[in-house]
Amino acid sequence: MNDFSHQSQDYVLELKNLARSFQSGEETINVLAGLNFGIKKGEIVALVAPSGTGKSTLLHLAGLLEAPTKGSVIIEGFLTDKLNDKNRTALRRDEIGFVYQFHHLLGEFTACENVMLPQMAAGVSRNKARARAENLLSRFGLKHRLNALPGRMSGGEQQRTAIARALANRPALLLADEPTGNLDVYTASLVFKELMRVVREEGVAALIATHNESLAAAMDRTVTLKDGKIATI
Ligand SMILES: Nc1ncnc2c1ncn2[C@@H]1O[C@H](COP(=O)(O)OP(=O)(O)OP(=O)(O)O)[C@@H](O)[C@H]1O
Repeated sequence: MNDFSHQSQDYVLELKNLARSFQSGEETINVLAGLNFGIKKGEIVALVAPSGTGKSTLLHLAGLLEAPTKGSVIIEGFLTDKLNDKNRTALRRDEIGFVYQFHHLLGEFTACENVMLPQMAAGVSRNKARARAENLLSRFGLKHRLNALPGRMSGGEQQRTAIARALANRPALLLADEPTGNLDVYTASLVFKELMRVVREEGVAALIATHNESLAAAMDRTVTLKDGKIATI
């Protein structure tokens, strides 16, 4: 992957002239229109913008889940549009953790196994993966729930497990789309505090979309989307 390395090594994520449009019948909707943005190592950024302005689209592009119409996504110095599928998949698996509003845990696996699986997919031994999973889940207050199946866990426990899973491979970048949006206000605030604590302990950079301004205020800075571009609040 070295062939595609890029010079700005301070940045975990760089988005350059990023555009994404969708076709709706005759009409072209330009959701992102030449957006430029960067996140430095360990920085935690809140993305707060009205519904439909492109937050999820931006997170999907940054997470290499979709390709932009134009522009570049640079992760840890790697210009991802030049990567082949195999290297792009490896970069996504090793460097990016994704948390969704709904946990998407695998129901037939325990909490511990759900956190082990991405590590084993990355070639980590079962013993090391288990030790990392137990460590992370304990830091989310789930030491007593290691062997619980997702269907037997509370919403807050499920979401803590999903966050632990996203951090399992020690990504450089965590992307989260309304990570506590499906929880009641009290649980959301507890889970969010734990997320912030562990993310800071791990030194992970994060871009977290939220509608909750008090959660946003706990992050390092807040940005919004305006006319398909990043604006500062
Ligand atoms: N696959 C798609 N095909 C067509 N239009 C799409 C597609 N994905 C997103 N859009 C449109 O792009 C715009 C931005 O959607 P997006 O989901 O990124 O917004 P959002 O800011 O995350 O909204 P919310 O806060 O409601 O989740 C919307 O108008 C949406 O309808």
